[in-house]
Amino acid sequence: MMRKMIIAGNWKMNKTPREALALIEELKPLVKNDDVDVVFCTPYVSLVLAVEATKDCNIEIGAQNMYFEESGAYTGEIAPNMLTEIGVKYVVLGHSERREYFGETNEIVNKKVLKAIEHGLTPIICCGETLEQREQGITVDLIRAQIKVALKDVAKEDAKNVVLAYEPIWAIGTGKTATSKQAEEVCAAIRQVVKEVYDQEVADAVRIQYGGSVNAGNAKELFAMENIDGGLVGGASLKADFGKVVNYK
Ligand SMILES: O=C(CO)COP(=O)(O)O
Repeated sequence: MMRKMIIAGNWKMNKTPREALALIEELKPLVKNDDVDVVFCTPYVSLVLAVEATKDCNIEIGAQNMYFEESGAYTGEIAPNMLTEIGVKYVVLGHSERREYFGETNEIVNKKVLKAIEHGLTPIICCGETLEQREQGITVDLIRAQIKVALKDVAKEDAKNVVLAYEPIWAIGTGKTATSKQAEEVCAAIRQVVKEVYDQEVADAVRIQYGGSVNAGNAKELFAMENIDGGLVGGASLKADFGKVVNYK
């Protein structure tokens, strides 16, 4: 089964709009690779500019979050049609930082996933364990539960198109990457749970990213793993290094 690789930069809360445009222009020539779907997930206020600036190239734009209602009295939130109208194609959902600092639960993530799909946005659904959970030996059980709840009521045809991102929390922003074996082990377990919830066809189609201190030096080994179909990259997506991550071969 040949799945197209997908490598996304999660800019998190970095870069003003002016800085975002400069970074996009810097990275544009560096991230050309027809074998990879390349996504930049910028802060909300830069999305309009980012979509405009990437019209003529292979970069698609994603948001880092979204609310699960259509509109209304939800001060500070952003609705799915606000994203689609400006040309945003992807949305990161359930990032561990949102779970930790903003109280997002698996149930909230599921509502957001369903709403994103309804609007034609491709969700990048994050899951991952803490170091404590890994040491307790409950990583796979926990990830299975996260994925099962996140995909609840997602139709088979839609499930094929979602992107799942395995991001061990202890590897995020720490410089401590999971070994390719550790990452592959969990990504294989994720594909297995997708197979159990749906079937082999969906499991073969769904793309699974690894995230957590991915950089130009470790991308090649991680992305060579059978069940790893790309990466969700934080720090290294904010510099020229991202070109090397995208052209990891
Ligand atoms: O959280 C991440 C991407 O969503 C990973 O961040 P780092 O690549 O900075 O570790």
